[in-house]
Amino acid sequence: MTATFALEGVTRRYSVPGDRPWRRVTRTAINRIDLEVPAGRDLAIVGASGSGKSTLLRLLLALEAPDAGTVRFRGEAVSPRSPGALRRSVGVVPQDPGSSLDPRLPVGASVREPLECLGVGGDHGARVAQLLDAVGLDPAVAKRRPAAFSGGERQRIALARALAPRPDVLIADEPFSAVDPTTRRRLVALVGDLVRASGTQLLLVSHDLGIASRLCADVAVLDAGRVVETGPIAAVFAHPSAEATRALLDAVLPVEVMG
Ligand SMILES: Nc1ncnc2c1ncn2[C@@H]1O[C@H](COP(=O)(O)OP(=O)(O)OP(=O)(O)O)[C@@H](O)[C@H]1O
Repeated sequence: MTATFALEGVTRRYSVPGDRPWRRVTRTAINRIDLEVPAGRDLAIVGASGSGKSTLLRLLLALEAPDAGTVRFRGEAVSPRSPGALRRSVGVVPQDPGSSLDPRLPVGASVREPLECLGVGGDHGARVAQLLDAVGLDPAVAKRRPAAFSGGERQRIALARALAPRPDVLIADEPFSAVDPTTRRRLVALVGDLVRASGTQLLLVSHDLGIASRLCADVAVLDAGRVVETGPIAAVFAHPSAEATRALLDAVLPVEVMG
């Protein structure tokens, strides 16, 4: 079966300000990555801050082109100019999804927008109502603007928007970071239920290894722009082979009770 995504020798560099105002230096954000994401396997991408997770997602989404190597979606090379079937097949939940909603638009219109942009047929109003219901909101709230909702509710709306065109793949970049732990727990369960019910493949970037292991079967660990470890998440976390994986696991704080 063709892999959902395949990266072959992918490198992405940025030119950033150097130690003098007139100097620029090259930073390699993604360094010759080879990675296959098999169809139907939910993948967590984890790594320390600055390891290249968000850059990797932008390359997978063909929002940026690699400086070297090839990104394939279902076997077809993709780039910002020719994303192929990618835009139609992949939904995105951005970082801090709640604040990604257009503040001027009623939330129902935000959920409906991708249906219109992608020319999806059917009764859009009914689909919006169904989605709001699926994320635990009363469809009657569709007329309200984002400011009328809590952070957790806005994240639910962003999730409904990403799932509206029934994408085969959902890519989410730290989607749970901007909410309190109780809301986060509920949202994690909701995402798990929704992707399972719809058969959507999830690619998740998360700092939270607990969330990653709850939602994903596989993990890819990034360190300084390289994939240093991949495999089934339970096996990798139980027996990490890379120093970067051990460091991430060691950094998880257990609850300590004073007294
Ligand atoms: N547009 C850009 N211009 C310049 N440098 C960039 C750009 N995007 C990323 N970088 C650099 O590339 C490296 C990887 O960044 P990236 O945001 O992909 O890491 P990350 O793992 O997602 O980090 P975080 O967990 O903090 O979001 C960093 O050194 C970052 O400063």
